[in-house]
Amino acid sequence: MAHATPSPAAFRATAGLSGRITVPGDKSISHRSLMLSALAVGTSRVEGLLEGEDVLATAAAMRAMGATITRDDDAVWTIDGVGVGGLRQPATALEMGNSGTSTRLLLGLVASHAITATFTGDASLSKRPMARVTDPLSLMGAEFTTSPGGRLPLMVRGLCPAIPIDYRLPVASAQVKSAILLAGLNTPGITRVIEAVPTRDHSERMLTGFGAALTVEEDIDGTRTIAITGEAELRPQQIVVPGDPSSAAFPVVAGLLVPGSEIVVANVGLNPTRAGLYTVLRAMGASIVPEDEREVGGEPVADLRVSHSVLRGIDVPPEIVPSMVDEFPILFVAAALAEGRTVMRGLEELRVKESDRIAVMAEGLRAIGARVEELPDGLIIDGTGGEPLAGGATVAAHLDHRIAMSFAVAGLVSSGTVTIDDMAPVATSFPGFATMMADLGAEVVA
Ligand SMILES: O=C(O)C1=C[C@@H](OP(=O)(O)O)[C@@H](O)[C@H](O)C1
Ligand SMILES: C=C(OP(=O)(O)O)C(=O)O
Repeated sequence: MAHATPSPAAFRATAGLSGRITVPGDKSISHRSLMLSALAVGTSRVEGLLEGEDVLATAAAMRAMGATITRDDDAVWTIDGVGVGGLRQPATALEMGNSGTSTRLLLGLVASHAITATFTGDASLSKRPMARVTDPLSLMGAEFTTSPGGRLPLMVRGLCPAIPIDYRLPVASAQVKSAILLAGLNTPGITRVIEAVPTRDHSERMLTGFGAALTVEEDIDGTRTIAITGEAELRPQQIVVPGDPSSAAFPVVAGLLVPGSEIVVANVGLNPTRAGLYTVLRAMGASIVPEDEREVGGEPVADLRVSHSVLRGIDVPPEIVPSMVDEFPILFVAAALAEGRTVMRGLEELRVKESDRIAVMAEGLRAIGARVEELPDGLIIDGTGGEPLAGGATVAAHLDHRIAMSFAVAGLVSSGTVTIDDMAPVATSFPGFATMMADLGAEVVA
C-alpha cells in the first residue's frame, strides 16, 4: 500500500462553504467489526464500513488467516468467521501498510493462537513503537522477534493456551487495551486491563455485542477495570458503522474558519470517548449544532450544522486529550485562526503517531505564517483573530493523513496557496476527502 508516486495538491482561500456531506465510516469501529466478525461462528454483515486502506489491510489479514470476506455492489460486507481459536497460519507476511490499529490489534489476536505471523509496514509504521503491545503479550506467553527498537518488521509466535494477565496500561492507549482484550478472547480464565484514563471504548462495546463475557468496573477516581472471560464463543452480528468523528473534524473546522460558511456534516459518531474536539471547539465559541440525534450501531450519531464562528483561544484541559487524540492537528489549525492564545499540553502521544504530529505541525504552521511555540508535550499557538494566514508554502505530509488534511484546511484560510507535497496518505482514512471539500466549495487544485 505504499504509494510509489507522491500526489501533491494545493488548497486556496475560498469564499463561504455551503452544502451537506456525509462522512465515511468510523475507522476504529470498522477495524473491530472485521476482526470480531472473522472470529464469530457464522456469517456477519457490515454496512457503512470505511473502505480506506487501513481497514482494507485488516480485511486482507483476516482473509489470510482463514476468514471469508466479500463485498457486494451495495457496499455491504459479508464475513464468514472461523470461530475464536480458529485462526489459520498465514502463508505470507501480513502487510499492515500505514495502520497502527491493524498492527497492534492483530498482534493481540495472533498472540493467543498457535500460529506464527510476520508483520510488515510502510516507512511511517516501521518507526512506531510496538513494545507497548509486545510487552504485555509476552507476559501472556507470545514470543516476538522484532527489528531494532522493538519495531516492525516483526515476527510473533502465539501461544495456545495463553496465560491470562492483569495489566495496568502504562500509556493511555485504546490500541494496547484492545490488543490485550483480543488476546484474552482465546485465553482460558479472566484477562484484565486497568486504565487510569478512559480511552475509546469501541472494543468493549463490540465484544459485548458479539456475546463475549466482558465487565467494566469504574473506581471512585475514574480508573476502569475491564475483564474478559476467555475461550468465548462469538455470535455473528449485523453491524452498521457510524460516520467517523475524526474524519468529520476536517470539514467541521473548515466550516468554522472560512467566513460566510454554513454546512452540514452528516452521520457523525459522537461516542463520548471520541467527541472531545467538539467540546473544545464549542468552548472556543464554535457554532456546531447537532441535528437528528439518533443511535447507529449502538453509538450516538448526529448531523452537525456548522456556521462560521469567531473562535477564542483557550487552555485545553489535558484530561480531554484521550477523547480527541487524533484531532489535535486540525485543532492546531483552528487555534492558529483564533483570537488570542491556545495552550495544548499533555500531547506526548502525538509524537508517536503516523508522524511526530507536534513537530510536523509546528514546522508547517510556521511555514505558512502562524505563531507557534513547541513544547515537549504540546503547542502554544497565538492566533490571528480570524485574519488569513500568509500561506504561500509547500508543506510535507510525512506519510500522515491527518497532517495532509489539516494543511488542506489551512489552505482555505490563507492568502497564498498552501501546497501539500503528498495527499496520497489521505486514502488510509478518508477516501474522497478532496472531492467532498470541493463539493462544499473549497478551491482545490489537484
Ligand atoms: O484503538 C483505536 O482504534 C485507535 C486508538 C488511538 O491510538 P492509541 O491507542 O495509540 O492512542 C488512535 O490514535 C488511533 O487512530 C485509533
Ligand atoms: C493514529 C492513527 O491511526 P493508526 O494508529 O491506526 O495508524 C490515526 O488515524 O490518526
